[in-house]
Amino acid sequence: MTTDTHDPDAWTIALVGAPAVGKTRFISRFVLDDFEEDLESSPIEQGFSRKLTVDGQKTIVTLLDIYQGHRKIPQQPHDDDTAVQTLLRDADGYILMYSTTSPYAFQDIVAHTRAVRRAKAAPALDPVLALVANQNDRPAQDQEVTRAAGEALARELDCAFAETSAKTGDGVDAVVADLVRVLRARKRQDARKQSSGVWGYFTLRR
Ligand SMILES: Nc1nc2c(ncn2[C@@H]2O[C@H](COP(=O)(O)OP(=O)(O)OP(=O)(O)O)[C@@H](O)[C@H]2O)c(=O)[nH]1
Repeated sequence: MTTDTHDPDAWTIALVGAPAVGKTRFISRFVLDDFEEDLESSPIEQGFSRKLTVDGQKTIVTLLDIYQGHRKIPQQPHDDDTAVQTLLRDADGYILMYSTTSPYAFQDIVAHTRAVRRAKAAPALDPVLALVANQNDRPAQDQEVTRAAGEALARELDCAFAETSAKTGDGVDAVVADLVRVLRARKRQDARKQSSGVWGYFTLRR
């Protein structure tokens, strides 16, 4: 999809989560280093890209708000929206976002994870996920989902966990960089598997 085949280190990361958790503001913070910028009217389905240096190596990251326009989360295979399925399937990594102020959005993460896993099911690929607790700048009395609850869910989902604030920028670049590291490691691993497969073939033929 948006991964440029001429650039070996370009990644598309999809943001999924309940409405109003801060997906648009997160993208705005990451791409423009701005919180107020309204991205609503932009062609967000193609995503927004930014160059980033991770561990001394340049990369291009495209962030994509899959549920822009309030598309429904696919709950069952038969009611899957094809456009959502395609966007989900083609992304390289995923940010599962909730707001620390919303127990509802926190509960919603499981359905979002299921939708991502189903989209990646054929061919069977284990999606690279990060659970993100956004709006961690909000006052303590507004924080209704604890860090411990977030960490426990991340363990259950077997994925990374991060706290962010799209408002202050806290943790935003860091979580994207961490996903890039995992995606690069996965790519190296796949390349090694492929080359050992080819080597095995030639060894057997001798
Ligand atoms: N304090 C604070 N407010 C935030 C943060 N992120 C988003 N918000 C606010 O939360 C509201 C929703 O943010 P959006 O970025 O539009 O949320 P969204 O997930 O894209 O919402 P949908 O487009 O409905 O899916 C806005 O009023 C933002 O100003 C944050 O990190 N801190």
